[in-house]
Amino acid sequence: MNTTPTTGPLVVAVDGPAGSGKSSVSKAVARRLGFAYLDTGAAYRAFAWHAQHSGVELEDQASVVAALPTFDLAEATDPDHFTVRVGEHDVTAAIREPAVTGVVSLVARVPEVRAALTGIFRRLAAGTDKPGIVIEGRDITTVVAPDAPVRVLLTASEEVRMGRRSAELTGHSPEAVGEQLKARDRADSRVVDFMTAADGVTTVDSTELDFDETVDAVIAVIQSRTHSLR
Ligand SMILES: Nc1ncnc2c1ncn2[C@@H]1O[C@H](COP(=O)(O)OP(=O)(O)O)[C@@H](O)[C@H]1O
Ligand SMILES: Nc1ccn([C@@H]2O[C@H](COP(=O)(O)OP(=O)(O)O)[C@@H](O)[C@H]2O)c(=O)n1
Repeated sequence: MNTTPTTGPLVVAVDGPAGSGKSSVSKAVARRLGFAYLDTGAAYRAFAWHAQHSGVELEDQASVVAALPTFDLAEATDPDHFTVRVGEHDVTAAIREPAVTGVVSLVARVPEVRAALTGIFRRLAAGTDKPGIVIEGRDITTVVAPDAPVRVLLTASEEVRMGRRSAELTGHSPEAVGEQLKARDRADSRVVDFMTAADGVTTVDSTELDFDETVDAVIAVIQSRTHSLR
């Protein structure tokens, strides 16, 4: 009989509002540590894309739920080669379009959608062959991986977050980008609380930090948490 305990990958859970740096910082942290990286927002965006292309009435929760059985998601967990596919479609770029960003909160509020995607995230995390995985989103520290040894809430002031996002989206006015971001955060925070750190979650506020300093700060949290586990 094999009595060797099976230990899964070290899970680093990262939550935070839009534009706080979750995706870019988590990806860089995963790269530095040789970990896998899971962008859960990309999966919600991919499901919103799928629902839109399935003729779903997005305001109608039952109609949204009916699109779940045909949602065939393939999301890479390699921080250097990030791709998202739905069936035979590569949606890596399409899911960042305003058409998807504008409706993703409507599908993300549906409990059956959240339960189905949470199951997918846990399977993807358990399936990695890397020593760890950085999972980022809105409810990772509280719902998807509440027992993760490292849990971080990444924040930044609203002004800074809006500035970072509008710098990325050239061709869109900073005011419009800011309004959309605020409206999405408002809608999302009715479903999960990602503005305050749950018990045991370490806050990293990047308002005054540049990108590399933020990556260093998250790695410092991982180091201190994993040392205290030894
Ligand atoms: N500490 C930081 N300082 C400056 N820019 C940052 C910092 N963290 C992230 N960024 C930039 O802000 C933008 C938004 O970050 P992103 O990772 O997409 O946020 P989120 O995934 O939380 O929405 C990106 O262009 C990213 O490179
Ligand atoms: N764990 C998660 C991750 C994302 N989401 C939803 O997915 C959307 C897109 O997430 P994202 O992380 O790509 O958003 P950004 O913060 O990167 O703009 C959010 O606005 C939420 O509606 C969620 O509900 N739960």
